[in-house]
Amino acid sequence: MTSDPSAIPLHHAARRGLLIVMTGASGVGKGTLREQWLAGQDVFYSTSWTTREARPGERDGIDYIFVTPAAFEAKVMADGFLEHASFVGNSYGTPIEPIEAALSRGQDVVLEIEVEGAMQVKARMGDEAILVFIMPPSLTELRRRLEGRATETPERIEKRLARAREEIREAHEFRFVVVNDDLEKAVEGLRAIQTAERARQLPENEWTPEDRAARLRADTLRSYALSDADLQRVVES
Ligand SMILES: Nc1ncnc2c1ncn2[C@@H]1O[C@H](COP(=O)(O)OP(=O)(O)OP(=O)(O)O)[C@@H](O)[C@H]1O
Ligand SMILES: Nc1nc2c(ncn2[C@@H]2O[C@H](COP(=O)(O)O)[C@@H](O)[C@H]2O)c(=O)[nH]1
Repeated sequence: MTSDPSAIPLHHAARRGLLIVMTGASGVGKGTLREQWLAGQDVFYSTSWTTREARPGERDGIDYIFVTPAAFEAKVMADGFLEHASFVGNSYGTPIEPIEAALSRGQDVVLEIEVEGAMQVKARMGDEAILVFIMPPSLTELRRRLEGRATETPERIEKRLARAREEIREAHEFRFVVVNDDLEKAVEGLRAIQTAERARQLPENEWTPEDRAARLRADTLRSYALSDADLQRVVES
């Protein structure tokens, strides 16, 4: 991954980059999927601002830009975020400037954010935002992942799970839903979505056989197939 425009192949220069927004409950595996999916790709991954404390091993400027509540608020007042939200006691936001610059130079952009922020991107960017909801196989498995990651206190895990129940009920608001059960299969789904959405920028007679296969695969991941009852089953399982 790089934000160096000189590294962009020439054939990308004419098109606008894709804006792909990964959202879903905390602990569902967004970061894990993103690392595998984007490895070796020339994609701009947006580093968020947050007011939360850095976890051991997290690097300022790489994992997050860690700021004080006052600095965060000043950025909000200056209209410096594409979206921002409060999540279980802390603020998180996507700085707008680097996103617009990357899209304009034809580089795909990936955001990894919680659901309220993703809804703001949907409202602000309309169809340009390709929204992908990452779904856990069950709430029990989500709890297991949060506990296994061991980054939160038991109390914070409960708060994140409570928020997850609400977030999962909103999954049909997003264009695609990828279930993160088998990691490889979920990564393959994300690759298909990216290829299919790139193909959408071209006339159909220019699609390659890979583009056509990706379009068919991506169609199987559209969220409209999900009913409220399907979502309720995940929340209750
Ligand atoms: N498909 C999977 N099967 C089993 N475990 C997984 C899978 N995907 C991710 N995990 C594990 O789940 C835990 C949470 O993953 P990760 O940190 O990527 O979630 P996240 O959605 O990015 O969380 P947050 O939103 O809080 O940053 C990690 O320990 C990770 O190794
Ligand atoms: N709305 C936004 N949500 C964000 C952003 N950056 C990260 N996040 C999400 O917050 C929760 C909690 O993150 P954690 O690192 O404390 O576990 C998680 O769902 C992230 O995806 C952002 O810029 N905006």
